[in-house]
Formats: sequence, structure tokens, C-alpha cells
Amino acid sequence: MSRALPSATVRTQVTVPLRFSDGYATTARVFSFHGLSDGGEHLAFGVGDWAAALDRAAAGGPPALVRPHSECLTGDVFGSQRCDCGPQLREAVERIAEPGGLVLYLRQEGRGIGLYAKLDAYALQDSGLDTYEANLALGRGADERDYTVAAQMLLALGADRVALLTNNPDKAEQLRRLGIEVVGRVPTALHLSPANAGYLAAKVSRAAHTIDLSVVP
Ligand SMILES: Nc1nc2c(ncn2[C@@H]2O[C@H](COP(=O)(O)OP(=O)(O)OP(=O)(O)O)[C@@H](O)[C@H]2O)c(=O)[nH]1
Ligand SMILES: [Zn+2]
Repeated sequence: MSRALPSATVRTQVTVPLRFSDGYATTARVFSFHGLSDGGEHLAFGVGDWAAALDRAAAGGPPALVRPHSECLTGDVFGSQRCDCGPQLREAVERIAEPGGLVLYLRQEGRGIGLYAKLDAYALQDSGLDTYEANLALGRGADERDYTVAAQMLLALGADRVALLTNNPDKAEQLRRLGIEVVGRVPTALHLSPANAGYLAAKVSRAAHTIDLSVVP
């Protein structure tokens, strides 16, 4: 049973041309919102023919492809190799632009504990803890993310029937509980670096992420 969500509405929508450092370029319709439950400045990016994709889903056709992406300043902006966030975001924009759909940019830095605390957690990881143990050692939850604002944005845009681009089953479970019809989940590619191998392995062993590490030599 889904719980009733406070409704959010679109505040502003603007067109933004995007160009990534590898030259890939596309255009996004960027939405801000009124009424998001945590007061954060979360964004939705409509890419490709997102409007047609949402219309098709609403009419009972294929679900709209959506990536709920949690903010990672170090990875998304600075290219940190400690995680896979930057390449996943780049991948998501291109893969979603193809059929048309949405990237939700969720201001949930550090799995919800914030940027400074994430750096504290990195320091603990450098002394041997894994990414989840480090949060716990800081007195925080292993993953404090709540996807209420993601559900609110989807409903505000009329996207209540979706397939998610994510390896994280919790994103699908939480959105289902919030009343979004999650028809399927599509894994991202493997974005492995020497610095993120332990991080990816912990996501698989500790949080059941569907990342195929069997291909790693
Ligand atoms: N606390 C903490 N947060 C981290 C660490 N590494 C990355 N993060 C955060 O983890 C989040 C990863 O977000 P996503 O890539 O959207 O989500 P995910 O759970 O990895 O699942 P996917 O959808 O499969 O990518 C971001 O908020 C990062 O800032 C870490 O070592 N500690
Ligand atoms: Zn990251």
C-alpha cells in the first residue's frame, strides 16, 4: 500500500544544452519544483523525446526510462575515481536520451549523510572500513537516502509508470512503496577503476546491487 504523498508542482522549466567532456552533447529540459518534502533543490532532466516517452507510458505503452541519481560532487563534477558516479551519470543521459525519459538529480550527497561526512567516511575507508561500515562508525545510517522527493517529481511530471536505470534494488523498492509503478529495473554498465573496485564489491555484498563483477579479472 502506498502512502499519500504531498504533491509537488513544476516551478520552472528551461532548456539547457549539455556537452560532456568526451564531446557527447544533447539537450535537456530542466525542471525545478515547488513542494518537495525535504525542501531541497532537486532537479529533473527530461532528455531525448521525454514528453512522448511519458505519454506512451501513460497510455499503457512501454514504461518511461528514469535514472534516480544521487548527488556526488566529487564524482559527478571532479571525476573522482573512488566511485562510479560520474560515468554512470554520463551513461544515463545518453541511454535515456535514446528512448526519451528522465534523469532525477537528487541532492542526497554521500548516500544522504552530506559531503563533509562523506569525506570523513573516505578517511575511515582509508584505514580499512568498507563504505557502509564507515558510515556506521560515524554514527550515521549505512544508507540514509529516502526517495520521497523522487516520487514527488515523477508524479508532478505525470511519470508514474517507469523502468529504472539503476543497480540498486532499494531505489525500486522505495519508489514502489511510494506509489510509483516500477515495471522494471535496468542495470547500468560496469564502471570499474583501480580506486573503486572495493567500493563496487561492497555495494554488491552489502546492499545487493546488481553489478556483474564476475567479468573482472
Ligand atoms: N557515505 C558515502 N557515500 C558515498 C560513498 N561513495 C559514494 N557515495 C555516495 O553514494 C551515492 C551514489 O549514488 P548513486 O550512484 O545514485 O546510487 P547507487 O546506490 O550507487 O546506485 P546506482 O543507481 O546503481 O548507481 C552518492 O550520493 C555518492 O555521493 C562513500 O564511500 N560513502
Ligand atoms: Zn560518487
